[in-house]
Amino acid sequence: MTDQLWLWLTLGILVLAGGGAALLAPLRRRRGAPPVDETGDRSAGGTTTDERPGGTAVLEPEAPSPAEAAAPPAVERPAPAAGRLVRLRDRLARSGSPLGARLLTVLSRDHLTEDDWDEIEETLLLADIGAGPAGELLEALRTRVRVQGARDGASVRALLREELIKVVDPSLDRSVATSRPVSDDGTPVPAVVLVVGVNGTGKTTTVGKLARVLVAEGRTVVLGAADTFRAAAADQLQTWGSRVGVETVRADRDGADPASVAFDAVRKGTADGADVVLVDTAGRLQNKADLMDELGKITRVITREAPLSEVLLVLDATTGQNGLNQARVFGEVAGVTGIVLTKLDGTAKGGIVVAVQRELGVPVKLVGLGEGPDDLAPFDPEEFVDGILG
Ligand SMILES: Nc1nc2c(ncn2[C@@H]2O[C@H](COP(=O)(O)OP(=O)(O)OP(=O)(O)O)[C@@H](O)[C@H]2O)c(=O)[nH]1
Repeated sequence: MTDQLWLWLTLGILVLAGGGAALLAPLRRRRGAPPVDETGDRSAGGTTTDERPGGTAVLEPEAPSPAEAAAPPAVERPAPAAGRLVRLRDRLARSGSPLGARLLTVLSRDHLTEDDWDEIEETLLLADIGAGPAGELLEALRTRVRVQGARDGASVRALLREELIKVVDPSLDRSVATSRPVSDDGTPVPAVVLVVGVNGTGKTTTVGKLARVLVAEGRTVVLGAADTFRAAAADQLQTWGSRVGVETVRADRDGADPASVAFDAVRKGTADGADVVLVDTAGRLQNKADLMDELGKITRVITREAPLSEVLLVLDATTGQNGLNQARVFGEVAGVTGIVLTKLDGTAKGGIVVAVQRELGVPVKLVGLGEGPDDLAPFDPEEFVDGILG
């Protein structure tokens, strides 16, 4: 064989081998292998390929390095809470015809008859606003409509907006007290916020969401899992806390004394120089005397270490009048200073805001607008009324 023939044969083999590799490459990728880069390395895909005899490719997850395995989960940076109430409009639009829209429909009629005014009153009562505030609002609207005469859509909306804001009461202080107070002996202590309410209203979720709001404001927080009754509550709270780098003080066994957990949480908050300690409690029915006594004990024990800055009563907005009965009893036992109205996204009855404030003489300070981690909004009467007017 001549040299030239050998050269041609060698070249042919090389071309065939290269072409085969080129043909195999997409096939390998289809089996899941990350593409090979120009340097010959696998791109970071978290998997390695084990090419078995017989052509099967088995994908195995790359074992994490010891450093990766030990790394704590990334701490989230929650969004600031200001302006969140604007979401109410969207949420209400999904939950049926909101109170404001129904009122606007009737008020926009040309000549309002007694039947129309009855319909307005009925709408207000059905929205759980309460008889007293409904009567006041009706009177104010009748007077203004009479004085104003002809009304176009925009002016009807404007007058309803003004009167609704008045009845929600913009003069109330709705800030949550979270500035560090000073104890009797002059040492600064954390602001302690106790969260109470009946079962399933959203206490633990609210504590978790509130911790996020405070972290977003740059405050340091300790959580106290004094719901020792529901086994999963402490885990639930700890998960909320760990997502934003906040520690949770919890009992080492189910059914432990909740007052002692609350006390330990406040102690830890003081020792750590934390700004705020948020204490979650077990749900209890307002007519269960022993559980209500237990709540009294929790408040007494906490105040041995630091004054209570806030006692927030969590009410489910969808429970209507029943929520008012709860509010009354909790107000007497635990000295409620603010209301958190949860699940406002799930009801067209926004009137409960007005009723509960009147009943208790305590402002709604926060509202729950959904199950998402940042679905807790500071309550603002104007934004609220804009939300229900749609
Ligand atoms: N749609 C909606 N769901 C909410 C809201 N707040 C809480 N929830 C849901 O309500 C349910 C009960 O919430 P939890 O926080 O466990 O209630 P809890 O009061 O701590 O319950 P107990 O410890 O049993 O008394 C959960 O499914 C929450 O996701 C809200 O604002 N909107």
